[in-house]
Amino acid sequence: MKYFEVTFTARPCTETVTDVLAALIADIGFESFVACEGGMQAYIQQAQFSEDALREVLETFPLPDTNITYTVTEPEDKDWNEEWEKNFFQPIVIGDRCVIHSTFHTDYPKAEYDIVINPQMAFGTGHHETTGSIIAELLDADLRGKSVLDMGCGTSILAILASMRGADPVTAIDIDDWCVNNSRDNIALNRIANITVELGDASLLKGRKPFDVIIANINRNILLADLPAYVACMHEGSEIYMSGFYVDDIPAIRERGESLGLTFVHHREKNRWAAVKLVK
Ligand SMILES: C[S@@+](CC[C@H](N)C(=O)[O-])C[C@H]1O[C@@H](n2cnc3c(N)ncnc32)[C@H](O)[C@@H]1O
Repeated sequence: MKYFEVTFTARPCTETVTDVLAALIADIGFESFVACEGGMQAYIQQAQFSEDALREVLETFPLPDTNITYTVTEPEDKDWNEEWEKNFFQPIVIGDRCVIHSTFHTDYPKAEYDIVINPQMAFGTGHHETTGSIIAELLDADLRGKSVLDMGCGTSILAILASMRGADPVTAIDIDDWCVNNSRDNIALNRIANITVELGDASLLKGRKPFDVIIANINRNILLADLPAYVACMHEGSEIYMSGFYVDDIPAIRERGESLGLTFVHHREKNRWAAVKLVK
């Protein structure tokens, strides 16, 4: 998966400015944000990048007397295992019950669910708020014998946990071939036999049998666009867990779901990132 790294310089550079900027550019496809001297660096898949959309965000930036400039570079492909080992991928425990670590970790806490992830370049180590919130939902959900679809599976961390929690069968789909390959590696590492991984997007769902549970941690715009295709694969009582957007986006996601016949159940939030549960 190829990314652009966009470095923003903001004047003044306050937390409010960078928070608002991150929220606005998340809506046009940016996926991760790192504070830096004088502003912020943000990453976006090259296929999703629209310079016109970015210019519009900056030209209509809602905070007065704020000037934001940017530069775009293409970060070199890295060995993310090595980077994360060196920098920040430490084992993480979620909800006291689920530990996520990599093959290079030797000392990590024991937990009821032990997931091994070698992330390479795919999103999904459990460290992001959105992944953590959906993991917490899956730990609360009764998944035994239920068919589960994980849309935007990344490393397949959520599909793997669903399978460990008794879901069967599990389908994991991602639009990115790197994620599909990485998912297959992680599924094998965790010795899971009932997850099928597919390359594609919501168009793959046409004509499929309904799933009991759907998980989709992607982003606001893709969820709003693809929700009708997801709902077409739900029966009465099916549950859908969605994340990848901010708390401010909940009304839009909720309204879209309700217009398609779903009922809003609840939400979780962490550092302004949201996760929602709806049922059909
Ligand atoms: C935020 S990551 C989530 C990864 C993982 N599920 C997790 O929770 O950590 C979103 C993933 O969705 C994938 N994606 C983006 N657009 C998609 C689409 N339209 N359909 C399916 N997957 C998509 C990306 O390649 C990425 O792996």
